[in-house]
Amino acid sequence: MPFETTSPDWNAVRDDLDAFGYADLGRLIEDADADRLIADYNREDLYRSHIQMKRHGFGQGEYKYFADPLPDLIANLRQALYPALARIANEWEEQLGTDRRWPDTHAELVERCAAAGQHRPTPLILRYGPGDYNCLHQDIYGDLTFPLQVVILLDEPTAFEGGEFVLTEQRPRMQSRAEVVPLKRGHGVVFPVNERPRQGTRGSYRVKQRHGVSRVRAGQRHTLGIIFHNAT
Ligand SMILES: O=C(O)CCC(=O)C(=O)O
Ligand SMILES: [Fe+2]
Repeated sequence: MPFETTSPDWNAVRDDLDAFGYADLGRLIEDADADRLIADYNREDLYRSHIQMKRHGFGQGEYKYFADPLPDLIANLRQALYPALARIANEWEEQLGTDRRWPDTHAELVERCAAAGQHRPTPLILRYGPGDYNCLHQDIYGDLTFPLQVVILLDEPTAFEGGEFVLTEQRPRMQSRAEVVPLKRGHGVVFPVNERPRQGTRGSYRVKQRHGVSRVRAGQRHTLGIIFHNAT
């Protein structure tokens, strides 16, 4: 897997997450694998559900949740990325003074999810065409919410216009701030599912984050979303 040979600089990841609310993880999948994921979008056997975003008021466009057993590529990425992200998540818990700690391996997180009634896999593939967009949201699927998630762009950025990945952060009693995050084909970006700590003058406080996608003006855009907790 290319990820193992180009392992991210996790200190830089942690610093970028703290400063900007996201971090580039570098290339996580090869172009041929991205092509395969897109080509397999119409294979019904790979997915457990198919969501039309408009029907739910989530935006416009569609996505599919992968079924168990997850394709190896996705299961491997979830397992390979998790331990370093869990270390960051645990540093955040310490910074916020909670007594929650995340387990060292993804297998243990999956066990904890199951104990909390969260059995269904959450990795998903999203497809957007002209006019489609994804409203600002948080991917919470139960009480157990692992605080970081990853998105991977599957197309070349030149395959579409618009369709910017947008993050907003809301600090207590302040107006929201937006970041437009550049995505590269096959690269992963990590960001908080719902909040992250920020160091203030009197200790740390929680910043609320949301993410979404601006309207695609032309072309087609596909992404792979990797969420680490399972869903109820
Ligand atoms: O399509 C995108 O860039 C965002 C996908 C998303 O919302 C997610 O992966 O959770
Ligand atoms: Fe999302």
